[in-house]
Amino acid sequence: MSTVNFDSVDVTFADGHQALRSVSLDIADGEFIALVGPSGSGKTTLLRSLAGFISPSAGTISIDGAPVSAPESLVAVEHRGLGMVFQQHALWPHMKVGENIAYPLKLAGVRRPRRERRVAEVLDLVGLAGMGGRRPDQLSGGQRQRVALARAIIHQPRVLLLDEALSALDEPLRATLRSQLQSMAKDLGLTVLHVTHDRSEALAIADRIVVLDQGRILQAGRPAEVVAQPATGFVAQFLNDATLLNGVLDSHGFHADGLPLMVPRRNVSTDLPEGEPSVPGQLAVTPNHVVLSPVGPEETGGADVVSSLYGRHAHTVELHWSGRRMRGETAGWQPAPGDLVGVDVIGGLFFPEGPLPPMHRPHRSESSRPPAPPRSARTASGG
Ligand SMILES: Nc1ncnc2c1ncn2[C@@H]1O[C@H](COP(=O)(O)OP(=O)(O)OP(=O)(O)O)[C@@H](O)[C@H]1O
Repeated sequence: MSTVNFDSVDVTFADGHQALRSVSLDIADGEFIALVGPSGSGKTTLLRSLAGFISPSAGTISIDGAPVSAPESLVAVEHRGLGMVFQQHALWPHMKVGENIAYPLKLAGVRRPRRERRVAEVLDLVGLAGMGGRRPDQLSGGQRQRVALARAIIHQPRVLLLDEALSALDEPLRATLRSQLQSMAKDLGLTVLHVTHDRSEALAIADRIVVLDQGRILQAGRPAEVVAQPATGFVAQFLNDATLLNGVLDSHGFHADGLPLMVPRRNVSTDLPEGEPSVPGQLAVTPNHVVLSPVGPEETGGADVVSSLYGRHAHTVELHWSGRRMRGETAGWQPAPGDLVGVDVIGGLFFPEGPLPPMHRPHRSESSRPPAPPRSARTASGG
């Protein structure tokens, strides 16, 4: 229902810790954003800054073009028009479900008949029709989380903020709520910021993924984009379980330091032009780039299998190879921990040491802006 803009936002806590560093991000009206990153990367700080619980030390946060956090002005939490759901569904235990959900409307002075109508509507929307008379302790964990969601959307928020809102739920309920949340957000045209530890959930549910590390945005892009074109080796490692190998890329291919490995140039994905002299950097090798083969008892070399996990489509195998940990996949056969296996690396994404000149990476540098709307949406808003 609204646009959100972060413009060069810094957050430094009282103890001097800088949790956000020059964060700039434009979120389109009705966009579903998933914020991912390792623990301590600043996801919750970003969300809480937008909510108004944390004041940035520099930069501006705007909703619908109007600053809500700026050096000279700060809009109070309750006047930002946001809906929030956290991991722990903080429902008032002494209030019935309907009263819990209606509370924001009661605070806003909405009269009882209208409140009751709206409660019935949102209960229906979250799949809890008719449950308004129950107490929270008569509900399951998933139902309580739906109540929290209903309460967050009853006052038609401008932006919905979700902080690990599904994390306490077990599968398959979590998967169900995930898809309901996505379709509800689209039906209502909600702008959503969803913090999650779950990479698959982020990729499945969001229009755009924002990857944070150490308070900086490393990449923001559509799910297929961040998976196929990670901006840095770290993003490839975080989203795709890639192994990062140090080495040098030349006209023949990538030569890994300290490993009997050369990946031919044609199988190395890079923004560097052909004919560049030897360039030091890292090759991000995803598990599907690692081909494993059984090794006979009389053979030597290869890698030790550290763990081997069954998968429906492919088994995930952790390896120890010449002093490095690496992850690969097998299909059709599954090695056991302690086995020796042959390793072939058939490709990877190359990241040169140091920053690349922008002309070498056009699709990776403009990712903090929302993608253009699809043709149908442009026609609708234009006409
Ligand atoms: N009030 C505070 N004072 C000082 N440092 C803080 C404060 N709140 C958070 N931090 C620090 O700021 C950094 C970012 O914290 P934040 O909670 O945003 O990370 P996160 O990405 O949400 O982590 P997690 O995934 O573990 O929830 C962390 O290093 C954290 O320790």
